[in-house]
Amino acid sequence: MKILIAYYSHSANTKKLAEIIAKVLKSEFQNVKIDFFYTEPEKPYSSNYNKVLEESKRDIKNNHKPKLKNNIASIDDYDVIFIGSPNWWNTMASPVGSFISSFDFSNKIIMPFCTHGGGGAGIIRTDIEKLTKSKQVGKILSVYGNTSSINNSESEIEKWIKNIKINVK
Ligand SMILES: Cc1cc2nc3c(=O)[nH]c(=O)nc-3n(C[C@H](O)[C@H](O)[C@H](O)COP(=O)(O)O)c2cc1C
Repeated sequence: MKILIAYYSHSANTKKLAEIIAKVLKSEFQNVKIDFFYTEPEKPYSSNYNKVLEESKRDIKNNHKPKLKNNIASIDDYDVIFIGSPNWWNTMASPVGSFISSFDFSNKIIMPFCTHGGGGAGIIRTDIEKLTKSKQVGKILSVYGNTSSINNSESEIEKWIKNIKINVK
């Protein structure tokens, strides 16, 4: 099984969750091959909290998909694609939208995941469904964005990925 874990992460919470997901996948499935792709925008969002709030709000409001610094060549070989994002204003961060918009995901099995600051997954899963046009989007894994919640998410991840195809609607 070939898996892609594509994610954006501004302050490393979603990155950490992506790494734990990969670790659990390796222990649950034999012969799994995992690639990561970080959807890094060409122009980074500010590291200043108030500024990134403004910048992200503007991009989401305008449905702006920032140009990515680089992209992968193809998604054809992947059996399952995990898509991760921080919850930004109740939806996914715009660079994740940029990535989704650059390929045809309509026949792909997608496992969405996010970290958040108390608002849960918001409408991230719905927006991923809309943008990918995939009928095979699994339940969203949503983890509170602090170190202990993320480090303690392994058993939740195990349950979430156990039956990837069963979870998929
Ligand atoms: C621009 C911005 C908008 C955010 N909007 C929300 C939100 O609407 N709801 C929520 O629960 N958390 C929100 N958060 C908190 C993040 O989702 C949370 O800190 C997350 O774990 C960050 O992940 P990251 O470290 O991978 O960037 C927001 C954070 C930022 C920077």
